[in-house]
Amino acid sequence: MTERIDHTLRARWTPGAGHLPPHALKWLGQRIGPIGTGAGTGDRTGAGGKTGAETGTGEATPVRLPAVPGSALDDDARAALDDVVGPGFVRVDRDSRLGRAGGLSYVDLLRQRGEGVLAVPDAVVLPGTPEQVVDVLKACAEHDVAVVPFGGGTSVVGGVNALRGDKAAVVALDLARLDRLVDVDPVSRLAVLQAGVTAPRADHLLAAHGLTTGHVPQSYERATIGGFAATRSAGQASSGYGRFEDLVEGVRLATPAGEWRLGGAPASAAGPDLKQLVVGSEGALGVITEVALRVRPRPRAERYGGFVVDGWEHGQRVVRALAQDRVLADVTRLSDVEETEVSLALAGGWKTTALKAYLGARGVARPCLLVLGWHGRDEAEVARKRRDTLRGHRLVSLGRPLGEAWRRGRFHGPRQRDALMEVGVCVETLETAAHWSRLDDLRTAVRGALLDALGRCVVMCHLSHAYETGASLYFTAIAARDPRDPVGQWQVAKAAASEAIAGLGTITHHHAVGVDHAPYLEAEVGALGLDVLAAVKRTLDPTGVLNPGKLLADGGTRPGRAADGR
Ligand SMILES: Cc1cc2nc3c(=O)[nH]c(=O)nc-3n(C[C@H](O)[C@H](O)[C@H](O)COP(=O)(O)OP(=O)(O)OC[C@H]3O[C@@H](n4cnc5c(N)ncnc54)[C@H](O)[C@@H]3O)c2cc1C
Repeated sequence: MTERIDHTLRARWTPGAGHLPPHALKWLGQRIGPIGTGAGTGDRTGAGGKTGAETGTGEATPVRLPAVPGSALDDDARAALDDVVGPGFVRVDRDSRLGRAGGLSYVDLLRQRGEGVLAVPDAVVLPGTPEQVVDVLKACAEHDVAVVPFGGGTSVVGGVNALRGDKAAVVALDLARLDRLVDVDPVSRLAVLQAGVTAPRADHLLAAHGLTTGHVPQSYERATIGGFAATRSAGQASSGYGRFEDLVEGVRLATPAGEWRLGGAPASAAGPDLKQLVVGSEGALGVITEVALRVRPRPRAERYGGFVVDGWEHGQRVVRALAQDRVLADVTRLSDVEETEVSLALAGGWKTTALKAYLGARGVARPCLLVLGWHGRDEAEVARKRRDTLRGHRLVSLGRPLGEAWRRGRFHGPRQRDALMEVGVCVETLETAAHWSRLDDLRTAVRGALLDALGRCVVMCHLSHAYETGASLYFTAIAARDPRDPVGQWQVAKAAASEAIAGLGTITHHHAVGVDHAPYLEAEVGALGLDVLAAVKRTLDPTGVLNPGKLLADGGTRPGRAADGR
């Protein structure tokens, strides 16, 4: 299911109020304690706002408009930007600014609902061409204005927070007008797309040529090509199509120092791959205006199946074997016992009861759901790939309906989050990755940290991106919201989980660094690594206008270390 969603909608994923069935709410209440019952509708009221139905622990957050200070963009800067993008494309009205204030993490949503402090850009600038983007950056550098590149605004790590650093003002550079398919080369299976093209639009444009990107993250409905490249995104079918950086053949980057184009050949030995400096640069080194993508023929056949394994350890061994034998299904997703239990609780009804009885009869004591999906040019190819994957593994098949149900519901997560937020629940996710030999330790450590920090809560985990050497883990935590400090409640839990990850895995497998992970970057890439990034930033962005506080916590101003490493 996809729907057209206005990307300036910030306090929730979709305009409609989310819905959770009564049996799911009842089950949740038994696990995490009292929760509200259909509290705030999401209406944004004036000061004072609207509270949820319940009081005490689990009270729904008051939904009120956040404070929006007046714009700090001065007349000269505004006139310079107007000159570049034309009348109507520099916006300082409240709704435009609020609509690009922050991303879509749980904390971002709380801030948009009046909790904590929301950083609001002083203006929104909408360039219409890659050349205009370069000129906007030059004008901003000249007028001491920070620039936050804004794609779909789905960042969950503070990547689009409107921080101004040491600048006089900050603008959100919204790439929505860069929405064209620039070129298609079907012989080479390449397509050049502008950065502001959303994922559904990319697929729509490419479908006319029988092609697809195959990139389907859960944020598919809102996120953009430029955002995917800027964050090294990974989609649900990453096992079949690769991570987004695997799809990037070339990039066009606008920087305050001029334009930089990279990637003119399928492979190259011309020194280090500088393109990889741009992929994952999170708007801190430049603004991606075009991406040349490796595209695939649209699959004509797809098959999804639901399977169950007994216990996480068994499931993990199965996925590792599939990855190391290179027979992973295009979509491979293993849920742990807790996540499987939550899926069954959400489904509810007699089917769940019958399923539990069936699994008991098959001797499955600790069911872990494994969803597998195969894509191919025809049914025969799908059948062959399926045989290769399943050969030699003891999986209990639950059949196609369960796999299909997962496929249909694969964009439901953020809608369910909307619904949970309405009833006063703290619900957030985090992700990491590690080598197979450390994956269990990592899972235990993160799970323990979240349980300790949140108290009575549900912590569930799945593995959905597997490699020969390891895999990513994705955690979801659900607890009754602390009405006294809902933002702090999650920040404490997130910090505890981040500490637990350190030394075992990466601080981020696909959500990127943003603001949230910046304090942990040095531990991952080393002090020298930070110096290299800072040096590149000084070359491309000498006055430091680009995305302050993201990727490099200090904006790259930290003095370089002595040559001997001191
Ligand atoms: C509900 C939900 C589910 C998600 N699921 C997934 C998932 O399955 N897989 C996954 O990988 N991620 C996921 N994410 C995270 C997020 O969607 C990705 O990081 C995505 O790549 C961001 O794309 P965007 O267009 O929304 O970028 P934005 O959020 O607008 O920006 C992200 C970062 O990139 C920068 N940026 C954006 N566009 C450009 C550009 N053209 N040039 C330079 N810098 C730019 C921004 O400044 C920011 O630092 C999810 C997020 C949510 C809210």
